[in-house]
Amino acid sequence: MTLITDIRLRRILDSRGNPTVEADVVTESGGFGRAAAPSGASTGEYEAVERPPSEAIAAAREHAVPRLVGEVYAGNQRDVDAALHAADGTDDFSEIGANSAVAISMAAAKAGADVLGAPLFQHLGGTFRGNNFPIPLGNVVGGGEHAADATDIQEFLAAPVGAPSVEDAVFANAAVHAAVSDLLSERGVPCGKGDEGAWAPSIDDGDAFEIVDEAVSMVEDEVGFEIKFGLDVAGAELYDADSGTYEYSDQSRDTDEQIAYIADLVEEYDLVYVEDPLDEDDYDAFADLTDEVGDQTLICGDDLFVTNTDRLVEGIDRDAANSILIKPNQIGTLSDAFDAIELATENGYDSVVSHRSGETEDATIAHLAVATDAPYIKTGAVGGERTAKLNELIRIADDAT
Ligand SMILES: O=C(O)[C@@H](CO)OP(=O)(O)O
Ligand SMILES: [Mg+2]
Repeated sequence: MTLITDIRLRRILDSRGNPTVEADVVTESGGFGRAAAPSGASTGEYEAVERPPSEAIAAAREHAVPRLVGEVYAGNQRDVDAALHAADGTDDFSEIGANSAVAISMAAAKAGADVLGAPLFQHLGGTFRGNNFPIPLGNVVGGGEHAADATDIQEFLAAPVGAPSVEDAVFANAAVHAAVSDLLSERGVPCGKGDEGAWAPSIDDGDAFEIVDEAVSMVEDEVGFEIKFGLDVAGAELYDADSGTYEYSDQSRDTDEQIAYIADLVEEYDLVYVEDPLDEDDYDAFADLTDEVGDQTLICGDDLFVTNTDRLVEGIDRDAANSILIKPNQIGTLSDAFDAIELATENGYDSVVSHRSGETEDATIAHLAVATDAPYIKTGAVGGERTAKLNELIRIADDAT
């Protein structure tokens, strides 16, 4: 039934215009799945290795395809992902590339679901999953590695925490995005968009806080439910290991000052979410900040944990955070991403399933978030490769996938 009979790999375009890997998986009974790897710009040092797509494809054809075709059942995701690990033979997918691995892993899951005639979230999560929907975190202003000459903080994220439905939440984020544009033009600030579709104005972070705060309040009044906001600081990108300081356009902050700065922002703006406020190697500083404000907000590890259970175990032991970002391509397979979410849940950490700055129309993460009952998903607010996931969430809620 779900025995894999063919795998095809090709280069396609991602949203930045760079090549990425797409995989097609076909099964014995005609099941078909297609998936594509996303790609980061502010990548964590400890992520699985993304190889140049043509090299990743050649290596996967040589090592992975023969271990899967005629050998493994697409319906058995653990076997698929174990075969990918065995084919690769390293602990970071540096042989076949995490981009080939994740594309095949996700395409196999879709082929398995196709044979069953079930939506992907149900195949992945089982029949009892799918009643809860993640709150979408929508990037409305951004800079850092995602846009030149914009804010130092990488992402300002609308968080419609009081939305009665996923549809209301998705439209609220789009409305905040539009309100930010209005406020920027009132101030006479011209601006384009960054890699994830967020506005990328040439303003300082202080102005961005004011504008996002105002935009969120305006939309909150309109829609009548609570909307907050949060940040992805992408602290590792600001951190200078030689000087031990976080380098902002207008000043440097040492680690204690950075912790105090973030804690003040949490207080002042009632932030519900702070991702990577500190450097990816600094578990201690993460723990200090979590101790200070972890009862008021989510402190989420992205570059800190890289969806890796070994790094998450260390974080849990050291009380470094209370939330983990989940990016399947950081670790290379859906099984590994599942393991990270389950470990997080068992230990009271909230999972935030996430896109990358370089994306495709692939909507697997929408299904992954619903399948695992993840409380949050971060996948932008507008732009085709972002709305692919947001609209899929609306379809899942409407039983229309
Ligand atoms: O830092 C992040 O969380 C992501 C996605 O928003 O960015 P990138 O894909 O560039 O790592
Ligand atoms: Mg991040």
